[in-house]
Amino acid sequence: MAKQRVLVIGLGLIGGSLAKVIAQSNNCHIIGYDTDDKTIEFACMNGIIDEACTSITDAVKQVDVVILGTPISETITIMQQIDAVSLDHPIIMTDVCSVKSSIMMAARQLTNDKIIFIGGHPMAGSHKKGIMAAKVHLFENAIYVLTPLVNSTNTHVEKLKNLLKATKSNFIMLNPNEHDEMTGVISHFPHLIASSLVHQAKKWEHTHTFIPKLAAGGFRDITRIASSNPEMWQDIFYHNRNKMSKLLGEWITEMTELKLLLEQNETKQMVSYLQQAKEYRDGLGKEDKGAIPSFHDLYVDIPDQSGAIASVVQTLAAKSISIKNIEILEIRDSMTGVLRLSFPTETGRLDGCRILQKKGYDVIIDE
Ligand SMILES: NC(=O)C1=CN([C@@H]2O[C@H](COP(=O)(O)OP(=O)(O)OC[C@H]3O[C@@H](n4cnc5c(N)ncnc54)[C@H](O)[C@@H]3O)[C@@H](O)[C@H]2O)C=CC1
Ligand SMILES: O=C(O)C(=O)Cc1ccc(O)cc1
Repeated sequence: MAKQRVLVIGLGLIGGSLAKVIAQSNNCHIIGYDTDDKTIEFACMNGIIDEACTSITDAVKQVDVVILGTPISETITIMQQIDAVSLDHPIIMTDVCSVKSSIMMAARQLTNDKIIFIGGHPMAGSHKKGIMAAKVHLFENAIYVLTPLVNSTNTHVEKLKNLLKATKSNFIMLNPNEHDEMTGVISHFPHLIASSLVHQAKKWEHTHTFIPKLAAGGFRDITRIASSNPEMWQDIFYHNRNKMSKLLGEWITEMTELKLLLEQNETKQMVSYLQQAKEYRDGLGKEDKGAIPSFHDLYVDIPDQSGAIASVVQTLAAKSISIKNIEILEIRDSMTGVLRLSFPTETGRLDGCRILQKKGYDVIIDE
């Protein structure tokens, strides 16, 4: 059977990761296009693509599938560019953008009947950008949303899913509006708030120069996403601005109510507010990995001495227990620090806990 030919346009974090997965798992010929020369050079040198092209309009005629791994605004322009190409066979075209309504609106305006457009959003990522951060395992167990256009049949959707099967993500179909509302709530809006919390701390640093040194634990956790790519998030906010504006309005109302609870010393109501949030948060991600990864965490006390972290990792590796993530929390000179270990499964976490405790480590396991 002839190799399936795939064109990936935009080989950054997401496009590069998809190209890597497809290259490793399918019998495909991958053509790559990116406006950044260094990205193309890296993709060729590392076998992420089989061939680079310099013209999208020529390359699109030679492929079966096109994956658009570009920012939202660029993606819409490229879709229009491909729409004008005269094709002699049908192609499946998909994107990876974080907002779906504006992409699907552009898709509905395509006039080329050879283009079968299936919107896509792999809901996993990182604060990094660019091909150097691309990873084969990025989408494992993540939700991968598909928003097919009416002209795509089940066969087309299955063909795309099959190409992306090795991502090991969980495919779900959503309509663009519900997608944007949900991602607005759990991804886009939290990003705005995280950035605003960082701004607040920065302003207070004028009064208390010691603030950055105190910014540990909770502040770092809640503002982690503020370290992501600003241009990408501006693009996301812009394309989801109606939903974001509505969420911001609701947030302001809720903050005004909270302010009253505080000022009027409504202690019982405040406990109840916090308790309800805790219960909902504790129940999240118990079963699946959604946008909030359901990693299974352990906290291990470690002394601040060379080799301490390596010895924790080696202890687990010797028993073939894999770790998904590792983070050092609050390690200061000559003090015990805490290592947060994230395991991919609950069994891994419990086994890891038992083995480390047996070795004499002080381990805290959250219920
Ligand atoms: N970063 C993340 O965590 C996630 C991002 N997304 C979506 O993925 C898309 C890409 O984001 P990332 O991969 O993070 O960005 P990135 O910045 O890592 O990659 C974008 C790539 O597109 C290239 N590019 C830009 N304009 C182009 C054009 N006109 N033609 C060809 N190439 C062009 C850039 O040179 C870069 O290599 C965005 O639409 C974003 O909403 C989706 C899920 C997660
Ligand atoms: O939202 C987040 O929390 C992330 O850390 C990664 C991410 C960013 C953008 C997306 O469209 C999907 C996932």
